Amino acid sequence: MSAPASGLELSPPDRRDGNIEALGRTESAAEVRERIACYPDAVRMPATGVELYIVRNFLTLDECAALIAMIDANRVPSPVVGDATASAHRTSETCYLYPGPAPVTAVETKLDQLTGLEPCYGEALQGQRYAVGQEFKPHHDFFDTGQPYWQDQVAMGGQRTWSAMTFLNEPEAGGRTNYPTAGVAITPKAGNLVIWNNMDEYGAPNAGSLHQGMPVERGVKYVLTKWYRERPWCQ
Ligand SMILES: O=C(O)CCC(=O)C(=O)O
Ligand SMILES: [Fe+2]
Repeated sequence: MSAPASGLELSPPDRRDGNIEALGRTESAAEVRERIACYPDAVRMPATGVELYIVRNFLTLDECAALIAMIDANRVPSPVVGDATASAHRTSETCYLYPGPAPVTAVETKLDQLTGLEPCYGEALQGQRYAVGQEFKPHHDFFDTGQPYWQDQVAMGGQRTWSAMTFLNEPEAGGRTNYPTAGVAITPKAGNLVIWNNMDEYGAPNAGSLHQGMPVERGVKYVLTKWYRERPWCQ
C-alpha cells in the first residue's frame, strides 16, 4: 500500500505505457462496470477522478450483526502491507474472515454477483473495528511498485484493482470514508457498500483513489473490506 507522502508520485513502471498488465486491467474493469450497472440499487457517485459506486442495503441488518459478532470475537491490531507491526497509519483492529461460516458465505456470494469477478481474485475478507479516535489515514489500496514489498506482491496476484467495503454499523459521530481529491465523503450506513476502482481508465494505479477512514468521534465503527487482485490471489 503506498504511503500518503509518496502516493502521488508513481514509480516509472506504473506510468501509462500501455503495457499488457494495464490492458488486462482495463478489459476486466469494463466487465465489472457492466455487472455493477445491472445490480439493484447500485449508483455511480459523482466523484472526481475515481470510479466509485454505492450499493444501498447490500447486506441485511441481520447479516451485519452476525459479521460484527465474528469481528468482535477475533480482532487483532490492524496490519499495513510493508509494515510488519501495527502502525499509527492504521489504528483500527482487524479480523480475517475466511470462507466457511454462513455469514461469510452470504457476503462472498453477493460480492461475486456484484462484481462478476472470479472468487479466487479476491483476498480474504477483512473486518475492521474502529474505536473512538481510531482511523485509517489517507492511503491508496494499490501497491506502490517502487517499494521493496512489490516483488512479493507480484507473486501473490499483483495489483489490487477494486476495493469493496461494506459499512456494518453507524458510529454516533465521525468515521466517514473520505476521498480527499475526489470531493466525496461517505457517511457510514449499516449494510451500504462502497466499491471503487483503484486503477485509472488506462489500467494504471490511480492517484485519485486516495481515501481515508476518518477518526471515529463517538461510538464505534465496523466495516468489511474485500480487495481484489489482477490475478488469482495466493497468500
Ligand atoms: O474504514 C474506512 O472508512 C476505510 C477503510 C479502507 O480504506 C480500507 O479498508 O482499505
Ligand atoms: Fe483503503
